[in-house]
Amino acid sequence: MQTTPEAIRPVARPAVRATAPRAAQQPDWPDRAQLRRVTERLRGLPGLVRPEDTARLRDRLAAAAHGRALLLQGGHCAETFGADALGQVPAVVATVRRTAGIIARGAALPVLPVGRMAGQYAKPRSRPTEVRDGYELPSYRGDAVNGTAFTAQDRTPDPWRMATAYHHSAQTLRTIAAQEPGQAGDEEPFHVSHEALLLDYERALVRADPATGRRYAASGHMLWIGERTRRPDGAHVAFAAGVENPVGVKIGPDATADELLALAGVLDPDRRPGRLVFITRMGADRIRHVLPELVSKVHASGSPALWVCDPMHGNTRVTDDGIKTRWVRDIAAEVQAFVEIHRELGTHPGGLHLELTGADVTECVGGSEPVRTADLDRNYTTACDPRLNRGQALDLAFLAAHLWGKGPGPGPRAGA
Ligand SMILES: O=C[C@H](O)[C@H](O)COP(=O)(O)O
Ligand SMILES: C=C(OP(=O)(O)O)C(=O)O
Ligand SMILES: [Mn+2]
Repeated sequence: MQTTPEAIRPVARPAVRATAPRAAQQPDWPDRAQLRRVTERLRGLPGLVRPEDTARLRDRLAAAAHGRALLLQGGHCAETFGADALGQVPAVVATVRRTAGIIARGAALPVLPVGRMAGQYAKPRSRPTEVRDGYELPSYRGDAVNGTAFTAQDRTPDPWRMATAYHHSAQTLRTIAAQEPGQAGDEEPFHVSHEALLLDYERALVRADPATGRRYAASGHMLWIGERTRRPDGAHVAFAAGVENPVGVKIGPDATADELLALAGVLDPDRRPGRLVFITRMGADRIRHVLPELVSKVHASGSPALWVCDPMHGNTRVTDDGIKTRWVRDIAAEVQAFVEIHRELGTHPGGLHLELTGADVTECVGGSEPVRTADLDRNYTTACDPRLNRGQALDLAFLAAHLWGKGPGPGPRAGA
């Protein structure tokens, strides 16, 4: 069901706690003086994205919230500062654009291409430390924090990496801009997004729009809050509540409808379509049990949140050899269930959030040119989670085109 403007009513802002809980998943910066110097430096740098571009994405997402477009977010799990990182940018953009184009044709709707790019340098982790051969070191938390090598030097958080992340983001944005066609006619512009995890970085990059005085996160067009940091009374949600950007929230299978209602109350109190995106990542085995109640309760509350499916993060498994992988079969099953659930409820299945690359990596199992478990170590290069390779991403695009192309089902408000 598409949310009509008439259905959008303001709600009372929830009371803000006097003392917010400590921010989850922050690095243990060893040198606070250096941290202060870096954040001071970041505060003096220009914003990475322009508020008018962020506002434009928000308008396009409002169309999606009304059922007139879809969102496609895609890119690496973790961008890196590696020597070949910038060289990979055009292929990732091309894969996201091609995937969007295939889905758009099947769904007969515009698909907004948004990269997990130009800022995706910080990772939440399941465990604070990693043990190898009896040695324990801090976990890798993204190139904006520490390095992947299993050495004390690399794994010690270094706040100056946040400045490097800023400059890599700027170069990535320049690379994307150089590749973009002229934006005439209906060519959807390419926007960028990342997880707003590192609050020292994000707070230092908030800028007021000189035209309107409104505060924007200038680190990217769209930000999202991860499954591990989405407490409605937590510091990440409080940060996102204070900026105008479109904001996503990852929603795992243990989330409750009350949590989602609380998140909608804090992040989108004025119920403005295009502001809030719930990115559900349930796992193929749990989505049918969990998602319908969440969607119906949130929708019944009058929230115009856009619903997007991340079929990656609920479907991670580890092989007998200890390799983190995902099966294309599970990913496809979660996408199919997502679309079917929304069709049954008469709500709008608003798009996809994928971890993918433009290269021929062997990180996920399956696909029409199948990667087998035995192939995984042939070209397994991710710094964190397993990504779809280009062919697997296109396989999924054709499946999505088919699923979305079936049109609204016989839900209670189909055709509304
Ligand atoms: O990308 C998402 C998370 O950072 C990632 O899935 C965490 O992985 P871990 O469970 O290996 O820490
Ligand atoms: C950390 C991520 O996901 P989630 O918060 O859903 O686990 C991610 O998108 O890389
Ligand atoms: Mn990931």
